[in-house]
Amino acid sequence: MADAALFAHPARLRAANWLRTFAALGVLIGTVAFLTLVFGRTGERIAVLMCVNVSAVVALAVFCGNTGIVSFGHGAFMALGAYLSGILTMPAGLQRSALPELPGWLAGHELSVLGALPFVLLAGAGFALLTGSAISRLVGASAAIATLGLLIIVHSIAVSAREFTRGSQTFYGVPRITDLTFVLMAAIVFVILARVYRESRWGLFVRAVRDDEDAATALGIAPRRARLAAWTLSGTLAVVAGALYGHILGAFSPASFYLGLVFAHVVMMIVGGMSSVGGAVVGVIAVTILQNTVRNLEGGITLGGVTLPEVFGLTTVSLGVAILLVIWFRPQGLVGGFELGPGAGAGLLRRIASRATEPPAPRPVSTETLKARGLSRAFAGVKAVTDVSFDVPAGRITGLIGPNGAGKSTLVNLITCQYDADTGSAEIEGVDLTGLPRHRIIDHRVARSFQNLRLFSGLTAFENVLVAALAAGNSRQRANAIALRELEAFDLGSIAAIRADNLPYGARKRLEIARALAQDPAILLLDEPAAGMNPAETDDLADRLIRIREDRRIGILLIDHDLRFVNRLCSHIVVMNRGEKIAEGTPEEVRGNPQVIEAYIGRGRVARAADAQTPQDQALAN
Ligand SMILES: Nc1ncnc2c1ncn2[C@@H]1O[C@H](COP(=O)(O)OP(=O)(O)OP(=O)(O)O)[C@@H](O)[C@H]1O
Repeated sequence: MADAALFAHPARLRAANWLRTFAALGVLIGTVAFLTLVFGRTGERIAVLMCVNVSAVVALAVFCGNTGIVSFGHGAFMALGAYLSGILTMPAGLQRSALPELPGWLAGHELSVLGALPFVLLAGAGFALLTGSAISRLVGASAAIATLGLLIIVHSIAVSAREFTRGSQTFYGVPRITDLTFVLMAAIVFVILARVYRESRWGLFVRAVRDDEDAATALGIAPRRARLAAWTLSGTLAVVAGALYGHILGAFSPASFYLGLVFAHVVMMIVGGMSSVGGAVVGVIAVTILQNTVRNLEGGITLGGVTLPEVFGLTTVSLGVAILLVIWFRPQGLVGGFELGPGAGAGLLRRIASRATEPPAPRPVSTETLKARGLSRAFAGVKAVTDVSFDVPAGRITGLIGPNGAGKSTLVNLITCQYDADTGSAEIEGVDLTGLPRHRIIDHRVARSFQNLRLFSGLTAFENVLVAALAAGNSRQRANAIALRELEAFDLGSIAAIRADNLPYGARKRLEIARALAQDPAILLLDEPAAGMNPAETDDLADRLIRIREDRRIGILLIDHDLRFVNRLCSHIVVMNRGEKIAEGTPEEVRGNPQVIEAYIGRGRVARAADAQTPQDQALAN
């Protein structure tokens, strides 16, 4: 295997990510040991609470970090877990006095904490699915506000459902967990689950949706489903964390899970860096240390003869200050921006990569032809595309050219259902693509790139391609191999571990094509793939596209303004102007077409440029 592929090898990247997670867990275990050894019983109590907070914040970050949506609603899940586990585990005698009106089917179970866990999990998953079906429809600020709404609703229900919760009074009699090892193990399990999910198919899908919903949908990912999966897992974990928290406290009220707790958890997540699992762990540790230090100052302290007064609320203020400082100076959090270099962990993975199998051959393409027929679309009276028909057969690169605003990108958007067509169809093997849900286009082996780069900026180059291969329905193993194949084909192996937004421009353009090809399309729609490239990069891209057409026999629709590039690649060119198809044929036929010449250089200048060879030459002649 080529050396570049060693760097890209998925096992190596995953191992490096796991190393980071283990490092964070090492810091957690080290802090727990330090607290207990140095501060005795007090330190142990802080360590127990810290471990429960790690579980809760990791649960929160499973949703927030992967979707990019901040949730204020996880206190609702924690309350559900605490009250349910409390009811199921409470001694029967105590329960009769604390909750005399509890319905019979819930009363007197006296389960152990672990015995109650399956019921807590089940209730949590059901509640998360129910609430997620609404929240997963939303993104950004509206989603965040909806989660706040959820918190408020559940808090109000907890206050009014006295027979279950004792209302706003203290809910007591919950068996207490004091075992540090138990909560530490729970925190470690949460971290590992969150890491496994993050690297899983669904974790990658939802992170792709977070970075660019349109591009993810074009690859075949259903955004709502991806967000719902993240919410359900995150909510279920939060319910368990809430149960743990309840058993640590032993007595609590609805206020214990309200804004104060939610704010503290959001601060911990943001301070550490919400986009990484390790960030959640580090954030909890940093904020716990801060909280406990400030709490000691809150009651007033004498330092070197100077007596500081008692300042009520200093701990909360310190959280506010911490979040402001992080947002100003390190928006990605304390460890959120940690970037894998191309050389990380090479020794171990060099051995793994040497056992890698040969990359799989692309799925064969037979006679698939994309047939656009009578496509039209107007935007508020502007006719962007009017009655356009043409074919993109397999094994041919078909050019689509025209001046700015001619309707080329709109045409691609109509074929891929980014826009609904007013009239017309785009058929492949007898199936009309128009009207299909956007994420189903890839089922018919049609992939695309975008005019303006639409990479998943928070994912590495490797993950960008991997997610496309997974979304096309490949198994993990095959998707890994396909991703390696495409990175190699576009000379991107050595930068596979770099986040897409840190790549140079030319590499990003190539990566977008590699991502589309990882879906093994029969038809590939490329919208200005050479835009912004220098002549050497453009020639290199042309060579690669020619090789791909020859090796894979796929059909390519190529939009570009660089007519030299188009003429070199395309045996057939379609020309549009003002939304209409004005010419179609071989490059020679198109070149000599008066309507094309006029579209490119304007009626008055046709005569002046008549001697030039190509529309581009003619344009240059002006
Ligand atoms: N979403 C939209 N809303 C309103 N008008 C739009 C929209 N998309 C495209 N248009 C309009 O449709 C026309 C065709 O635009 P389109 O982007 O398809 O042209 P193009 O040939 O791809 O141009 P360029 O080469 O500059 O990318 C333009 O007048 C444009 O303003």
